Amino acid sequence: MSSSNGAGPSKTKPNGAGKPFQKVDLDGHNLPPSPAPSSPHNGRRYALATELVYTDSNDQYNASSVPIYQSATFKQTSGSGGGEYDYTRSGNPTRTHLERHLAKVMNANRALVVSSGMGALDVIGRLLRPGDEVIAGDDIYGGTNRLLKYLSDHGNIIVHHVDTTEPSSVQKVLSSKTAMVLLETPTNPLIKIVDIPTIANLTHAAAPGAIVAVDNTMLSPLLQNPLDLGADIVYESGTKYLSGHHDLMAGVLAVNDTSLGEKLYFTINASGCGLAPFDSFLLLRGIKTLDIRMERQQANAMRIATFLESHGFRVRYPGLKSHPQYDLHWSMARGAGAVLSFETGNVDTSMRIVESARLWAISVSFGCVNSLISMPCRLSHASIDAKTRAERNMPEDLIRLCVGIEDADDLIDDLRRALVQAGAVKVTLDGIEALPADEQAQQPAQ
Ligand SMILES: Cc1ncc(COP(=O)(O)O)c(C=O)c1O
Ligand SMILES: N[C@@H](CCSC[C@H](N)C(=O)O)C(=O)O
Repeated sequence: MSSSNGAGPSKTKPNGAGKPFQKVDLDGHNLPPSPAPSSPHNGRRYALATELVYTDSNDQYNASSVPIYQSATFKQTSGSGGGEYDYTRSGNPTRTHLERHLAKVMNANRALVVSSGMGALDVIGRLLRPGDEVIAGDDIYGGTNRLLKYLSDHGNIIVHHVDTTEPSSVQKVLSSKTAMVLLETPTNPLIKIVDIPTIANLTHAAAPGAIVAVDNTMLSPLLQNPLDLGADIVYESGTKYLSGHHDLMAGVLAVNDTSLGEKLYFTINASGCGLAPFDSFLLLRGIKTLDIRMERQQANAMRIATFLESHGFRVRYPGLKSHPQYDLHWSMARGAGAVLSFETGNVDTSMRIVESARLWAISVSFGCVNSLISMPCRLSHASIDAKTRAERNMPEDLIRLCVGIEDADDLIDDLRRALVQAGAVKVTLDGIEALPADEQAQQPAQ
């Protein structure tokens, strides 16, 4: 791939930070498959770009595309059962195929798919018991914050929100009561980086048995493997990069520990949130193009981040050397992703920029082939109340760009036009230059 994508230091780790795996050479010699020792089941033999595409449908007619088993029930071979499947809530061949494919791609012992990213977090949350303590970031996705608040209000779970970019802040609240540490990196929407290996080590030392769960939505398994970095559970919204077209909702969970996998499966079957056959089919189809989509999205994101930075905006993107945690990010990840955010210093100016964009759709979500623009405090993170947002230093004027696969020049031209129209920049002989907040136009330019 493409992992190098033009951004970040050059690397020789194509398939797992710190854990390169052996490729088979073109003549097929002497390069045995080398699955990670912790997950001997996964059977990965090729570069990730190949593994994303390569699946064997195991179909009786050798269908090239995995069939959709659109059936709620399966007939049994005897009065006491005997079929491999009985009921789609408990298991379905299309879903199983997707789960096995994801386990391979995620370098995991087991992957499970559910009806949304929040559904995945809900399944994880059901591992907790009243009185348990959870440590989570103070810059996290709004829906995650909402579900944690629900668990705290109704489930007697104590949630500590701390700055997880500082392992010492996590250390301060870690105790034998800690049952779970929830991490997100890069964070949504401030694009801060969290040191997964250090926090996983601290957690496992201070609270043996505590679970480190990492939300990998912002990068996808193509760019970061939290399980290889010490996490116990990785989960993500399959609604984003994995599917890539904003035509389905899905959540993915992956683990190496067999009994943990069984507990998660139990909840999925018991609560009935397993991914439907048609959505499983769509997700499987989306995953095949993840590498090529991500390659283009990251290249575009890098161009746009550079464009904004070079015109005086404070841009948050781990592909930029100016990112304060650039080295940490690249020690864990193989790419910078395609979400970036920037500030204008003025909420009204930001709103005018968002509303002046034409090619960039005003929409929540990210990871899709289309480019999106939004103000997180107004949309994706509006469920975090204004007081909490202020306490957590979330800038109200923040604009988030989720970069798609369109032509980069078109995207930049549209953004430049929106910046000018919103009065966010002054036009100079050399181009445009960000204006300080107090000099920005009060009305959009005509
Ligand atoms: C980082 C992150 N995690 C989890 C989710 C939840 O995913 P879903 O919308 O598929 O429920 C989202 C977005 O919704 C997200 O941005
Ligand atoms: N109204 C929704 C907002 C979804 S935000 C989706 C995505 N995670 C993002 O960051 O854009 C809600 O309240 O959950």
